[in-house]
Amino acid sequence: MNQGTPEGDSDLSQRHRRELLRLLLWFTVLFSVGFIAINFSVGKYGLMAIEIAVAVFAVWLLTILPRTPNLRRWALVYMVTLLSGTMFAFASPATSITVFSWILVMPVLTHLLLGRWLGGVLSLFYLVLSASIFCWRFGTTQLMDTPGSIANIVTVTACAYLFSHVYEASRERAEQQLSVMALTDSLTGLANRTQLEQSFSRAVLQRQLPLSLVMIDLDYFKRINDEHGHATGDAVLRIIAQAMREHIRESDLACRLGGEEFCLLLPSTNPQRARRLADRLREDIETLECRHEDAVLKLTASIGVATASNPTDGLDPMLHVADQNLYRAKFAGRNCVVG
Ligand SMILES: Nc1nc2c(ncn2[C@@H]2O[C@H](COP(=O)(O)OP(=O)(O)OP(=O)(O)O)[C@@H](O)[C@H]2O)c(=O)[nH]1
Repeated sequence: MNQGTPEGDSDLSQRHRRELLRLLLWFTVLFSVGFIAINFSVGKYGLMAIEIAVAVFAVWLLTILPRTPNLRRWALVYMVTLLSGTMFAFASPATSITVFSWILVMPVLTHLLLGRWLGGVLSLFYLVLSASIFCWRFGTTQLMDTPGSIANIVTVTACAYLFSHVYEASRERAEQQLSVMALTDSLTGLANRTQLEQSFSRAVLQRQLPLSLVMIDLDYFKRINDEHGHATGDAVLRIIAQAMREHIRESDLACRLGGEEFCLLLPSTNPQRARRLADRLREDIETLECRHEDAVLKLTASIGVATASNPTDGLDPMLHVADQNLYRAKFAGRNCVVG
């Protein structure tokens, strides 16, 4: 099951970028108000109208920011507006050479807001544009005759770009590793309960109904631990996890709830189909050949199935029904499916 947001970023990244965009929008509003006052006092009404439009846009974006699912799209619109405005300021004969120091902030903001690829490409484009404007405005001045100054500007800008890119790349990697660790069972590599809850909520939200849940519990697993050791028990759990993976579709989720208890989340699956799958999995487990030293371990599993056509009360009631059916299967002699 896909774990990211519709835009590809993780939930964590989205939260991080939303916060930064919020801060930038507040800065934009404050700066715009200041410039509106300045332009009004010097009678530059055209510029004042542009500043008013920018301020209104920033305030509107602030109101939709907490709930928009299109964060990246709006962050891109904001950055293009901001950077284009900056280019306009660079090109204006009224601005001094010091305004070009804003170049250093461009790669930092674009990478943090848009990620390493989109942010990298966008800042590269505007850096080249800034360099062209700089050459056009100051190409014939004395400054261009001092190679040391130009080398300083180019080196510092390249460092700002490179460090932002490397920082964002490693932040994205670290975040990905953390979210994998937080959502995965380390022994089997299956999803853990937190991921099950997330996938369940997503399936309900996307109306992938009816939704089925298959709960699997190995029979007499304690004996395997007692007779062959904990390491063999662990190996058996990994084999069961692999068997589960082989029975599910891309849209399903295989999960370890804890101990020797597993679960399959099957979106858009009716009770008959869920039961057929559970039966096939049970037969598969029965025929598995787990070898330990000279012995061949025989495994069986008891399975409980639950299906809901509109599970508005959340995951717990469904888990409860599947659990009750699982215990009926245990009570009925094990190695069977109930539900
Ligand atoms: N190897 C290993 N054993 C575990 C792990 N987690 C739980 N167990 C063991 O799983 C066993 C579960 O035992 P029981 O709950 O009695 O279940 P059972 O023996 O399968 O009996 P029934 O479910 O009634 O058929 C216990 O011995 C736990 O110590 C684990 O991560 N690795």
